[in-house]
Amino acid sequence: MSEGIAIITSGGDAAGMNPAVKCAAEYAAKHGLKPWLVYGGLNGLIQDKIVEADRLLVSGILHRGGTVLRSSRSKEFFEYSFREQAYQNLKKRGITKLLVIGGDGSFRALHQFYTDFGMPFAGIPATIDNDIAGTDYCLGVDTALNMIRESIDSIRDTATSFSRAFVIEVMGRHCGYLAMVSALASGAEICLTPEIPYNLDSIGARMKHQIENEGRDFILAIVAEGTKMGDYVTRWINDSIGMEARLTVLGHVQRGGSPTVYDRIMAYKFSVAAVESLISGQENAIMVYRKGAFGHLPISEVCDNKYEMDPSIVRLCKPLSE
Ligand SMILES: Nc1ncnc2c1ncn2[C@@H]1O[C@H](COP(=O)(O)OP(=O)(O)OP(=O)(O)O)[C@@H](O)[C@H]1O
Ligand SMILES: O=P(O)(O)OC[C@H]1O[C@](O)(CO)[C@@H](O)[C@@H]1O
Ligand SMILES: [Mg+2]
Repeated sequence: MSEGIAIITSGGDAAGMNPAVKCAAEYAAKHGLKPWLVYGGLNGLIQDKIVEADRLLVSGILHRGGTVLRSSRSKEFFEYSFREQAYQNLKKRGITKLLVIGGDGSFRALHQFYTDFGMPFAGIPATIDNDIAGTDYCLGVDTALNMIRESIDSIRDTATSFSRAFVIEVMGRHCGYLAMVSALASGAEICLTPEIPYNLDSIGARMKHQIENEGRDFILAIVAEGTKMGDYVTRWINDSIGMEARLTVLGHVQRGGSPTVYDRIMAYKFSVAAVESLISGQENAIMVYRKGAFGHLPISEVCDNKYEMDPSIVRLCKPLSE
């Protein structure tokens, strides 16, 4: 009997999860494994929502955003008794390997599961936050950036029509990657992130100089959610710079949408790498994409380290924080 591999999506949904599921299931079947699909993330693993993958279940999904397998943030999975339940559900089907498509939290969950029951897994980084150590790219980031870019372009129309300032809060949890890249891509005047120290006094002086001497009559300020500065900066622009300001919290609009071509292709490449790593007997490897090449890292290196922002992006963004 062929060895079973269960594919699971976990944590925040990210565009690219569906093409990754499709490719992983098809590639695994082609290479002698029996693919299974876990519905509902880690909660589904506990609740036994595990179905044998067939062609129909993974067809017509690659262009869809979110995850057709669904996802969860499972409180139960932190408890051994529920993880044991999940293990029994896998064991009774002859599933001996797990492929998790998710973020750092999901990798930690599966690492704990391995420590408990010795069930090997491979991880595919998929989170719009782009906050996973060791990889330059996580699935969903390109799609999220395009959604954000479209929203900011549209907000700019009102900003310029009304001579207003707009503060736009973008997601990313504690990571400022989305904020930095979208500030650059949309030509924002201000960018506040957790990684770059910012100085409101000098930003204020820069804006006032441009308003008084260079005809500036609108402002776009991108604020990473991790700074928790959205409300404050909006009031500050109103009161200190003297320009009418509005706050737009983009929220979950950024997380959805049909995966871009880049996310689809990256999903395929990550999936092939992940299935191959499991077939070759590797345990607990996280697939990474660094300096243009695919590879993998042990889970400990990914979970014990902090994601390091591309210094060239930080350098470009610094003037927007001072
Ligand atoms: N140490 C742990 N032990 C057991 N389960 C864990 C652990 N850490 C995380 N989990 C489980 O993994 C789930 C997914 O983690 P998390 O919610 O942090 O999302 P993620 O995978 O990092 O993705 P994203 O950050 O994009 O939402 C958690 O909701 C929880 O159920
Ligand atoms: O959808 P939820 O559970 O409210 O979580 C929101 C968080 O998830 C993410 O969208 C992905 O990790 C973060 O950017 C955000 O902080
Ligand atoms: Mg995370």
